[in-house]
Amino acid sequence: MHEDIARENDYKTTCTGCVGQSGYRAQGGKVTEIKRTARPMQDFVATTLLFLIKYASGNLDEMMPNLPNQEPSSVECPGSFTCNTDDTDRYRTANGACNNLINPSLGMSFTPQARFIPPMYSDGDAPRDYLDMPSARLVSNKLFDAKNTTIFSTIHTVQFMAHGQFLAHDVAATPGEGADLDCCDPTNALKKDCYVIPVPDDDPFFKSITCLNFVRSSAADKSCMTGQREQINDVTSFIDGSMVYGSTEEQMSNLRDTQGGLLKMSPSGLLPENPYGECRKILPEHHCHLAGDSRVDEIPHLGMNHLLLVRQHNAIAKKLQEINPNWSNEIVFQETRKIIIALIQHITYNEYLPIMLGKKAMNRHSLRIRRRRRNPFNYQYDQDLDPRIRNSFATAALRIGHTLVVPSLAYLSGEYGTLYRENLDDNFFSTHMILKDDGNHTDNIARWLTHEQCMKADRFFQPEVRNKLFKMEGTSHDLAARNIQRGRDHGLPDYNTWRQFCGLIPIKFCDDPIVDHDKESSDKIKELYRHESHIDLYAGAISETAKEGSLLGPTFQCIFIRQFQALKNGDRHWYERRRGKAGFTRDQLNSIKSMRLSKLFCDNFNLSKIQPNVFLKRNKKVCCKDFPSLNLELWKDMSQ
Ligand code: HEM
Ligand SMILES: [Ca+2]
Repeated sequence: MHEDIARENDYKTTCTGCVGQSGYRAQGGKVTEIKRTARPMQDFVATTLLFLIKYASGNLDEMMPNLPNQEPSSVECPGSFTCNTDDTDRYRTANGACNNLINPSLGMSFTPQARFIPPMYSDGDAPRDYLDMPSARLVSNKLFDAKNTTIFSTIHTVQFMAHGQFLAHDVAATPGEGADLDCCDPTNALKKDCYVIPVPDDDPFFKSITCLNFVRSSAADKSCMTGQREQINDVTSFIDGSMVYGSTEEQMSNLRDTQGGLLKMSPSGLLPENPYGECRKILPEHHCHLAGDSRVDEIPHLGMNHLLLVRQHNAIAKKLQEINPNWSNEIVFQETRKIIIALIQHITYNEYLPIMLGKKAMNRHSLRIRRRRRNPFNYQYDQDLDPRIRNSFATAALRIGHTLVVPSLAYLSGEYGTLYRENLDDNFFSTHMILKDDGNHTDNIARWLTHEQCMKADRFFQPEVRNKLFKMEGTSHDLAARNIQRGRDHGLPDYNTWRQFCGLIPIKFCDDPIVDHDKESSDKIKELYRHESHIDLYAGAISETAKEGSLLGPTFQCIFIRQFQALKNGDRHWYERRRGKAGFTRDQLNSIKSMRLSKLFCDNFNLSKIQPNVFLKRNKKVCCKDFPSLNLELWKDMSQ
């Protein structure tokens, strides 16, 4: 299948004149061999286990010990503070504070996530779990098992999947305490944070284990809330490039170079080293990456997106400094950061969302980016709109991206032939494919990202994430089951309650098939759940038939629309705002709006041609030199 893809032939298009320029502890479960491990296996297991446990329970800040947390956990409950209204307000704060001037902590890092509808916990704040609800692993086996069928999307590229994860890490990071807790150890069974996933006796993959480790997400400090248990967001809710720049002042300053408004990079033009990072180092010369988000090394396609934006930041900063020699390090940095954030917002709303959500829904809900050259501004800022990430979005809807995850990664040659391929599960937390030969293969990975297809958006997960997630000696995890279990942990209301919230008819088991589902998924849902009111949001919504022109069924579409409206209309610094000196000029904004993600790939990797919309496979590739460039001369400061 992969070879077929690699052989697909738009690479044959000649492009004359194009110059390349631009926890479950091992209890005798199936032992999976890990190849290419230069370090002793014990080391590998120890580091991977630690990372896995922290990552899987969202305890990420600990993994950036060189990036001290500016905010102690008490900031979950922010006190009152004053916001600057002077000239410094033209730039976003690092932690997102003071975006909303009425309620300055809205969207700030280390504060509670918001909700569209109140949570439904079982008993006080215990997970939404009833006696006869199916195990999350059973739901995964029945509903999410691709059964060795590998159905690639015919339309979307791997980069479409990768952008989703990059975006997810801009807006959400849910932490968990007790991260190194082994809840499958019977002596820990009664610990309050433990909420293990039982493995069915006849499990087709986990043959000799009965439990998958799972630790609950941390609860926000209740003293600042009147309601029930809420989860925290460690990163800024806004689409503000926090995965590139960090979500606190300290993180940001640690990522910055001392001059020219630049971000730190390694001597060979890769992401800088994080000496405290906990990735797997397959070769002694390999290192972990330092980025604004500590999940950067979770999988190479993510690290590549970080690299792309850091390179782009430095390219813009150098040019701005050249054009404005009098600008200070700080001004060059902040002006560049503002442009990078604008590009991320523009790409997300102009290229990514129309595919995910569908153009019709974008139009109907005023989410479309308008291209009126004479007046490109957007006047929809609503200070009463809560910009925060909603629990249902991070814990369920945006995780639709997990079904797009591909089983392998590859290096593709300039002619788009496969040079080398590795399994996805050999790449969790490893930077080796990026760092190989001093980073000489990053262009080959960029070709893979932009040329090959991701999986079809359906309810099926590849075994690499459904059975072998974070595999290590004798044990691994199931991402689909974790999504289900996390929803219960967070007290996400059941699927029918969400349908009602969205104005949709609740499903009834007496209907055949149940509304908005095909016969097969309808049968599976009826088989799994005893009551209509038990269905997990993730299970019910992901198996819905997608709306025409969208990859989402009606329930996830409804959550996406509301979340992306909040992220746009609730963001005072949104890139299209007309805000005098604090915003962009009309010409600057038009130049930003002429940019596409493909152009960023062209400029920062050695590609000679690419599809105009890099998320779409069937878009014919065109020469990189034919894309418009960002006109940075428009940033020439006449007052200097
Ligand atoms: C190989 C690719 C990926 C891997 C290995 C991965 C893995 C994970 C893991 C382990 C979690 C935490 C699960 C839990 O315990 O609750 C998670 C959370 C999440 N993932 Fe992924 N993921 C991948 C790709 C994606 C993609 C493509 C998207 C979206 C398009 C996405 C969106 C999310 C979101 C929104 C969360 C919740 C973040 C939070 O609140 O902390 N992921 N992912
Ligand atoms: Ca953010």
